[in-house]
Amino acid sequence: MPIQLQLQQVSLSASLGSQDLLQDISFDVARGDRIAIVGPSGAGKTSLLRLLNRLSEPNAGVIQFENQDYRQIPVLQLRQEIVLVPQESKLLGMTVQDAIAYPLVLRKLPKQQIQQRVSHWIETLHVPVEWLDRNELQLSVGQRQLVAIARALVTQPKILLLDEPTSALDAGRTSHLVEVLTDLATTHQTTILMVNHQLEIAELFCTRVLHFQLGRLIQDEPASSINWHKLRESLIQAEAAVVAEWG
Ligand SMILES: Nc1ncnc2c1ncn2[C@@H]1O[C@H](COP(=O)(O)OP(=O)(O)OP(=O)(O)O)[C@@H](O)[C@H]1O
Repeated sequence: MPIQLQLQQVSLSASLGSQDLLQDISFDVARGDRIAIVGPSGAGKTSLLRLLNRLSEPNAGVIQFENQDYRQIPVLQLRQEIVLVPQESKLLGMTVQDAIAYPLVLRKLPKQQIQQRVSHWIETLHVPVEWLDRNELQLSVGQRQLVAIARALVTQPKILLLDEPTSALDAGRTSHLVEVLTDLATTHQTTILMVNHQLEIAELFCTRVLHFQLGRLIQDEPASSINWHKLRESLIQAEAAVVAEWG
């Protein structure tokens, strides 16, 4: 598969300080890759997704999407192709149904096409019809997470960036979501980068692991060659060090 996204020696500094959130990061992503981004708290995982969605700008290095420098792609166009589902999503005062349709309304798609796509993803993700008229105050955190994922998927992005999408989902919904995402990547070659603290989800889902610590990419390996036990131990140790440092 040709390279779809490429980072070359990318660094990101905090806006108000000299602290490097990401340091000298280089990796390639091919179309249809399913990438698990792992690492202890504060390792830079969310910072990476924000960078890829152009919510922040690198202070060094180059990012290319489909062989074009990120800086030359209009930001709104880029965000139509590369969609981020953050850890906490808002429905902006809309009902579930309207919130899922909203990105397509913004793109001025014909009403019938909007309805078709929304219905398709509501069914595929098993969003119950009784949620459709609720607003975000009437949804649990996990329910909001699922709605946010549906709202991203209706747009048919080329790259989907998911920040801990299963952190508040129950086991049944988590395994269904993993099936849906795997199918999307294999059938439609949608590229998926998923931050996840649950290594068993990463193990089920991904074709590749990017392991971050203290803003550095310390491991970039195909899932087939990962020693999951060793990775788990290393993450537990790194988390313990973070907890000790935070007191
Ligand atoms: N805008 C900012 N200004 C200063 N520091 C920041 C900013 N955003 C994040 N940080 C710091 O950068 C580091 C990386 O944060 P990030 O949210 O990317 O970590 P993470 O790996 O996603 O963590 P978690 O697993 O807890 O979500 C942390 O130490 C965080 O406190």
